[in-house]
Amino acid sequence: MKVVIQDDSPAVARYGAYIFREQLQKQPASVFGLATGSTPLSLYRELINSTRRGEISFSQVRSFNLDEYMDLAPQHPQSYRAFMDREFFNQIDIDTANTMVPPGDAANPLTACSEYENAIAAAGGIDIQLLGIGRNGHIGFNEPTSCLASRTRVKTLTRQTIDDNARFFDAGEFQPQLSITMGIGTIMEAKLVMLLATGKSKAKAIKDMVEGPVSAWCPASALQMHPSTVVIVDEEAASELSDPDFFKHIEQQNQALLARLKSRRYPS
Ligand SMILES: N[C@@H]1[C@@H](O)[C@H](O)[C@@H](COP(=O)(O)O)O[C@@H]1O
Repeated sequence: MKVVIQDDSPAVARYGAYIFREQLQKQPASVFGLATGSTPLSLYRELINSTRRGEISFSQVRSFNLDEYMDLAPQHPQSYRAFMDREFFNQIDIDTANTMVPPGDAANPLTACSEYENAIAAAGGIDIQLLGIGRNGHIGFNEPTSCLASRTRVKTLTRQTIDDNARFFDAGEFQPQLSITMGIGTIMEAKLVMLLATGKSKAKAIKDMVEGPVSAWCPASALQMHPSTVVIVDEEAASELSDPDFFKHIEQQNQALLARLKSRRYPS
């Protein structure tokens, strides 16, 4: 697990956007796994601006969102489909027919889950899976005690997650208690996993994910077993790590190595 510590949230977004841009320049028909929540918003803003400047294009991209509330119509402003359309898809040149979000209003959610898995496989798998993290260490809606090999399925939300997300719903309004989420096993098959976290409220989850035992009690800790995960955090989210300076040192070494490789002259 590569841990990159940046000064603040805008720097986290810039670092993440750089990796997405490189992937798109190398492979315009990439498959992206996307996330909702407030954390990825500034990354999306960076990518929208890059698209407007003509540096990248999403015209050949296919995307699969991590999760969706159950029992919310896609038109509901708090559905993750509506969030993605509003915050990202409507502002880039992606073909919306190529953007998949689990259908929270499916007549048969169980069939919908296996169809979602099949669609990811048919697309050739996910090149970059973007993740945020819940305060309890959840990824997608894989709450603590989730099976670390789970596939896309219906999950019950914990009280903490319901409370954390209550701010998006009006008082007295129906708030979903169930979700459809990619499983941890699904996420683990992405070629690259990029997890972003900012702010003090995520510090404990980041410590548990990076240092804790691999445990269903912190679902994100499964990423310790993923061969290519980059965790990009700000100073506050990194503040409970035992040795943040070591990660900063590694990053300096990596950047120096990259610069050396770029400046190297090869005989023609
Ligand atoms: N299902 C989403 C997660 O995918 C997200 O990572 C988490 C954290 O959201 P935020 O970035 O707003 O803290 O919220 C929700 O529960």
